[in-house]
Amino acid sequence: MSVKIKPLLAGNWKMNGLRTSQAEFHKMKAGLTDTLADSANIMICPPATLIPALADIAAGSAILVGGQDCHGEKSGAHTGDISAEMLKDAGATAVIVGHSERRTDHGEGDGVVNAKAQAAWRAGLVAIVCVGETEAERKAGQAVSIVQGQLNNSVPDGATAENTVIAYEPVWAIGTGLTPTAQDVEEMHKAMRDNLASRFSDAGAAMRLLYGGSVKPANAAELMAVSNVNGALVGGASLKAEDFLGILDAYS
Ligand SMILES: O=C(CO)COP(=O)(O)O
Repeated sequence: MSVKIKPLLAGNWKMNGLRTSQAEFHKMKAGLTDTLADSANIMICPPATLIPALADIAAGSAILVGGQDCHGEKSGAHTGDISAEMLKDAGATAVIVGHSERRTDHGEGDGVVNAKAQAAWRAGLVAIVCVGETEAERKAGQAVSIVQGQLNNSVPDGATAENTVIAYEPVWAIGTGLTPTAQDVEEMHKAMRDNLASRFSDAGAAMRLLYGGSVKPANAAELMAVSNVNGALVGGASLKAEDFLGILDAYS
């Protein structure tokens, strides 16, 4: 079954951005024409410190604001952590969970990611669940099976097209300027679609599958045209309004 899916273009600012970065966000908002806003949903996931300010600026516009990570619990003795409820309270509508930088830097496995996705739903946030293979896994011919395992274990039962977005981010393509071929992306996204459709039926067929990893204005049109690619999760190129809006042009 093929379903018409409105793409999501999400920017992940990672650990970048001070209060002065609000100026760049103002530029994004100003550059967002109605045509662009009609063609895709647009989101920026800034560091948590900037969520309230960016949510205030975004109010009344088509831009959504998301978090980059959350704890599985609602509240409690977890120094330095932020709950999904806190993100929601700060103005977020979604949260990224299981980004490879969290999996690597903080040792988060699929079980933790699964709990975080459920925490996102509990707070009324969309969970953007990240999956992706390392370079060694791809070279060993295991890319598809690794990603299938991550999907099976990181995406909780109860996922719907409304509460969950999947982001395929090959670890070796993040921040490197390298991207898989369109054919490799197509193969992976087809495998993910089949997996999700078989587990969640119509919901799996309609769930947004983003590609992430060195998406730039120059390669966005080619990557976004691949079948079963329903948007992008963009790191470096989401920090500048000109680049981010340039990627959006791929949809207009
Ligand atoms: O990790 C990413 C987004 O979450 C991708 O980062 P880059 O676009 O900088 O490669």
